[in-house]
Amino acid sequence: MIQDIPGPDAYAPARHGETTGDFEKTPGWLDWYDGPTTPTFQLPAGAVDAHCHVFGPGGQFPFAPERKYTPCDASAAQLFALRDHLGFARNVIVQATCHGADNRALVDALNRSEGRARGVATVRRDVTDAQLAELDAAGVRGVRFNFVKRLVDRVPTDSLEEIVERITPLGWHVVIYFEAEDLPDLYDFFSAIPTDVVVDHMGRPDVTKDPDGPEFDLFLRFMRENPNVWTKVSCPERLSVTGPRALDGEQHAYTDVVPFARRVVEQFPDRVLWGTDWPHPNLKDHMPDDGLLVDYIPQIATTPELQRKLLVDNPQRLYWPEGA
Ligand SMILES: O=C(O)c1cc(C(=O)O)oc(=O)c1
Repeated sequence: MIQDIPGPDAYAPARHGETTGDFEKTPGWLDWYDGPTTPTFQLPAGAVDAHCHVFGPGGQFPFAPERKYTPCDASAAQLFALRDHLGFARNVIVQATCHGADNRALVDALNRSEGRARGVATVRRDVTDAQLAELDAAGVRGVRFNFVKRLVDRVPTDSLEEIVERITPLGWHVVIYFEAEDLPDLYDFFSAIPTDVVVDHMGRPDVTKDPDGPEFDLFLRFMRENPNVWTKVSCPERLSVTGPRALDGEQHAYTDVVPFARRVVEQFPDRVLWGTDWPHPNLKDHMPDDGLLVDYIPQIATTPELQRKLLVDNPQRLYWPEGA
């Protein structure tokens, strides 16, 4: 699974918007934003971008045959340049569905990070103990289960339960990605997971609904009833309907998402994480300026203490418990 990793200089730097190898981007694909602004909001020292991805480069790390989209390349070097530009200290790199359960691009990025990145992998039930040990040594600390139908074919829950049993002894956690409308059906399965569980993008609330209404209330109840559940208050650019977009210097972007994220940060200050979601797969409407996305953070974490927990203390506890 993670053999044949090229050495550090084995490939040329990827160019913006390019897709190398024998691949063509999905029609209408939006490339990540080149030349983001420097954030106005100064991130606290030690801040972690706790949700981002690498794509390929396709010429070195081919996209998976079962993928639902073909992106532009987004290399580890490009990710780390963004990290430094925005002022993050570290990254948590999450296996993107376009790579299926082939974690080579992720592991390569972790190996290049000089300890400044941890990973969340995708594995199948036939993963061997030796492969899990290799992933762990590279810095993987969790597995991702995806329930978003446009991204993956459904994996039966008994196979996911087997994976949970395999990763529990390693001290790993489970990252889950699902749509709000599917939480009622998945609630009991999720509640039975014994490890820490991290929900991607607040379980994708429909922000045209009332943040105090029954749908988001179920998500808040899920977090209240399960003290092992954390969430990423990320992806306002994906959830927003009315904007305004994080473009053209906008300092108060995505105001329709703010009430949702703020409720979560204020009710569960010790179980929230934040990430850019760079390179923002599958956006259809616009590609945000990542500098302005960072400027969104103080709208949802309004005090220095909440900001420090969200950006430094919480990700450190989950991904670098041994200390930085
Ligand atoms: O909403 C998405 O399209 C999306 C896709 C992926 C992925 O393909 O892994 O990851 C995300 O965090 C979000």
